[in-house]
Amino acid sequence: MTAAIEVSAVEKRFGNVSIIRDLNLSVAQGERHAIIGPNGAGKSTTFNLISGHIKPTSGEVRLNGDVISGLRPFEINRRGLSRSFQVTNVFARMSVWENVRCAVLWATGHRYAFWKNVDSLPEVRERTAQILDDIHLTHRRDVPAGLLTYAEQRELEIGITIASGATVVILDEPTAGMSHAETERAVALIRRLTEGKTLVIVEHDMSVVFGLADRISVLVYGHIIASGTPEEIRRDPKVKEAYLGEEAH
Ligand SMILES: Nc1ncnc2c1ncn2[C@@H]1O[C@H](COP(=O)(O)OP(=O)(O)OP(=O)(O)O)[C@@H](O)[C@H]1O
Repeated sequence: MTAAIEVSAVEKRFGNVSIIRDLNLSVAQGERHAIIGPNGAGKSTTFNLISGHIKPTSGEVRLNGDVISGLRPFEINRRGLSRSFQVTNVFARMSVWENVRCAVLWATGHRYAFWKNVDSLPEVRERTAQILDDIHLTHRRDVPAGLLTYAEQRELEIGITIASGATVVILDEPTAGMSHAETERAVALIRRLTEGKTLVIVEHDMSVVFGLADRISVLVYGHIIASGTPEEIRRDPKVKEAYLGEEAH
């Protein structure tokens, strides 16, 4: 079966500095894939290369078999890839309802319908209500997103990213800054909302990574040194040496 994401021999230089070197990554359809690696290894840069926020210096990225490197982020989004950012990225002054509705309008092709009364579109209203229910924020629907707790804002963003109809979802450190209990709730949410979709996640919390991922890739100095199941990664001596250290024993 064609891979959901295929990164082939990608290199990214900023000036003379090579940040990503001969990057090869294959994510199967329906797989939950985690990318781990030390600070500054190039994980966010890898996501930016996949989502079109930066272009590779050389090499190629494919989404469901089609070359997407060179396309702009919204074009890649239209082809079914949605991403969240490391920093929370919701519209602070808009209500929770409006934030979700915005993603739904985009996904349902009403993207420039600002002259219409969008709440009168039944499919938009129903889908928005469904997503709010999925992310357990119905009781907060009229609150400006900026007034939600930090964890709620991150959940809203996860909901918007996943629920916008994309089949391939990439999440950059979705549980960063959350307490243990909030992390557990967010992981359950991610697991539920990505059922049947392809997920690529960058995450520092190893309990999240090893609990959620079907496969893991380890990025060190802009190069993937190992890809495999959690068990293979746990046992891999290169990974132990380069990244996991004592945690892996
Ligand atoms: N636009 C840019 N111009 C120059 N250097 C950059 C640029 N973006 C990233 N870098 C550098 O690329 C390297 C990788 O950064 P990146 O943010 O991808 O790492 P990361 O693995 O996501 O780190 P962290 O775990 O700390 O979030 C860093 O050394 C960073 O300074």
